[in-house]
Amino acid sequence: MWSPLTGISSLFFKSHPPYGSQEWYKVTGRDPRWVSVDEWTFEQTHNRIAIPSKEVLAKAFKHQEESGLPDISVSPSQGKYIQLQAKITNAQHILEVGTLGGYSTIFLANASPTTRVTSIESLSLHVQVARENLEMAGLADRVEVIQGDAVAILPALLKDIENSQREKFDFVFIDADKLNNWVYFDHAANMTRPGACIIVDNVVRRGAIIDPKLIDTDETVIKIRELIERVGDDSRVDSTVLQMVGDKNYDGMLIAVVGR
Ligand SMILES: C[S@@+](CC[C@H](N)C(=O)[O-])C[C@H]1O[C@@H](n2cnc3c(N)ncnc32)[C@H](O)[C@@H]1O
Repeated sequence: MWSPLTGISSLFFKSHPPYGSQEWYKVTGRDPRWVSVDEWTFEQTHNRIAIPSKEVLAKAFKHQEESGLPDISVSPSQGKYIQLQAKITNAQHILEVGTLGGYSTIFLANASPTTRVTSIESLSLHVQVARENLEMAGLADRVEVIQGDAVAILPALLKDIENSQREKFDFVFIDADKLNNWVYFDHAANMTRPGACIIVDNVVRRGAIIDPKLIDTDETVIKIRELIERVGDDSRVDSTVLQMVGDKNYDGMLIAVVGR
């Protein structure tokens, strides 16, 4: 079953019970209230004049799904949240690390009619789907999807900025592999103007980051804790972590502002 409003689908959960069934909630660990609140509030707040349209979002999600991409993009409400943060910072130049099929990119590129996004993605199928989705959304001329490993690409982008061949970024969304989060954040802080915003997704992981059984043994948890500790010690930024529940279960984002 696929919801045309949010693009949420049960197809990803091929071995799981139908989306929204009692069994589905049990298997995925979601609370039905979180999902229903997400769906209802997004329907109310993302109104007829809001961009991207619900039709564009649904098409983008469906294309990702039919192309076999995993269901790991931001939820509609989270996409809108990062878009609003980009609007608050009047972001004209946005960097995204981890494109997948371009679902979050579509939100970010619509922060304003002149916003440009540079998005890095390592997998060629994901890059292809993202480019098709961005074309469908009318954003192909304002989004550059760079294929490759962000660990290698970010230093090259930094060099471009230092050589005045590229503008500093106003907003960065980090949503790729979790083991290199600090590398991405460190570069982001050097590639942004004062007042810029840096957001890192998935830093709470259902509370795993404070689970005594995981904090010394789970590589992802260790790296996320390291990220939060290092960002906390970093004199370039001020920051907080915001816990979130919703269609994407219980997780959270780290939000930092450059220049204390
Ligand atoms: C969670 S998904 C991104 C979701 C997307 N931001 C959205 O919300 O629609 C993470 C993506 O990062 C990509 N990725 C993982 N490691 C990467 C790396 N080292 N460099 C570039 N991309 C990477 C994965 O292939 C995947 O497509």
